[in-house]
Amino acid sequence: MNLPGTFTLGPGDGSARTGRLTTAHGEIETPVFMPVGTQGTVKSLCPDDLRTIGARIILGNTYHLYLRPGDELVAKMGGLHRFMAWDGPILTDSGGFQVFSLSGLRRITEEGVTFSSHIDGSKHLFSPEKVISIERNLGSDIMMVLDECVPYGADRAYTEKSLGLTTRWATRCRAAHAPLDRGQLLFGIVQGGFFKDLRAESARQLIDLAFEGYALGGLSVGESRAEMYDILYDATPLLPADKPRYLMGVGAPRDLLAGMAAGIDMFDCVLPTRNARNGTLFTFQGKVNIKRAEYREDDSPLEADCPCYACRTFSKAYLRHLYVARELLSYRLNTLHNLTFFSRFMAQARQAIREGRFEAFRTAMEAAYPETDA
Ligand SMILES: CC1(C)O[C@@H]2[C@@H](CO[C@@]3(CNc4nc5cc6c(=O)[nH]c(N)nc6cc5[nH]4)OC(C)(C)O[C@@H]23)O1
Ligand SMILES: [Zn+2]
Repeated sequence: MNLPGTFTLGPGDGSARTGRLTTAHGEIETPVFMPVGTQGTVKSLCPDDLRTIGARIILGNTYHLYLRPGDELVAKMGGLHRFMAWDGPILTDSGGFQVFSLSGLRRITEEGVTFSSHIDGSKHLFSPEKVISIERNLGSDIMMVLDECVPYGADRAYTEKSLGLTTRWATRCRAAHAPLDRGQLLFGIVQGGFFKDLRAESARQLIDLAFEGYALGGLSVGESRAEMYDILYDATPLLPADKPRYLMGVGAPRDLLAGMAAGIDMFDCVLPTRNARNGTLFTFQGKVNIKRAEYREDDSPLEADCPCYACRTFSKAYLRHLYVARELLSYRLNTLHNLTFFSRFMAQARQAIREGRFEAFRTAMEAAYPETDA
């Protein structure tokens, strides 16, 4: 068994690559999509479901788990793996982004970010040291540094100033967590907004800190697809080729394809789980809006060759009925299907890369997911 942090590259196709990342809770084949389990659960699914649908690594959120139930409590319960009975790899985002996107009244200083809880308005400080302490308490296999996700539209001066702070915070995170301590990996997060030279500067500064992996932050924050891709293609090659590359918060099938083509190894997005709630289902033939009247008497499965419980057991008519009736089972079945699709999509992408036919796979999938449809 390799040491946690070992990242071995497999066959590639152009800039797209396959790989294998070793964590303290098992190996992950890349490229990989990580289902989001913000509060220690991938909404409506049990750990057995996650294994059945082929999920390998899931995401938790430092911000949410710190506020509720508390990282000290989770530690007392044996850590997040034992608490949620998930024995596979877990990545925790640092909370930087969630503070910016969720909490009110926040202030950024050299020390860290102070914010008021979106739950009860109580005041908190996230310093780099505090965030690392929380992630160590949670026991996540991959910890993200505390960073400032620069708001979309920030000017150059603000972006440049912010990236310096993000690097100083990353330095403090690295100092607070020695490489591979307790088998927990630490990833840096490249910022720099939509300025290519600032992205390069951020990447250069973080590479000097020798993280076990590198993420592109500050994307999927409201920019156009063209703006995201422009940075994606320019900044990804700047990240060390021998370390995992993680595109945060992405994304729709079309964006996963673009990310893989650029050389990204890891993705996360709320899309499959969030869309399960609004009846948008993903299939290899494109999106299906299950609430449409056309499915009212459709006795066929959502996707004939999908191995998920929803497709093996129920008709579109029933899935539509559950959605329209706002039944709880609707969310669970839709989530099982959507995450099974994302898992199969990534498995087919990995195979296409291994066999040197990724561009053909991308073209076929983009036909099912046209620009407007993501
Ligand atoms: C795509 C989709 C469906 O995902 C939804 C919604 C809006 O975008 C998302 C996803 N985008 C996203 N960008 C990120 C950037 C950072 C970052 O710079 N630093 C750190 N530490 N974590 C990050 C996490 C990120 N998530 O962000 C929230 C607000 C979490 O909801 C998600 O549209
Ligand atoms: Zn299915």
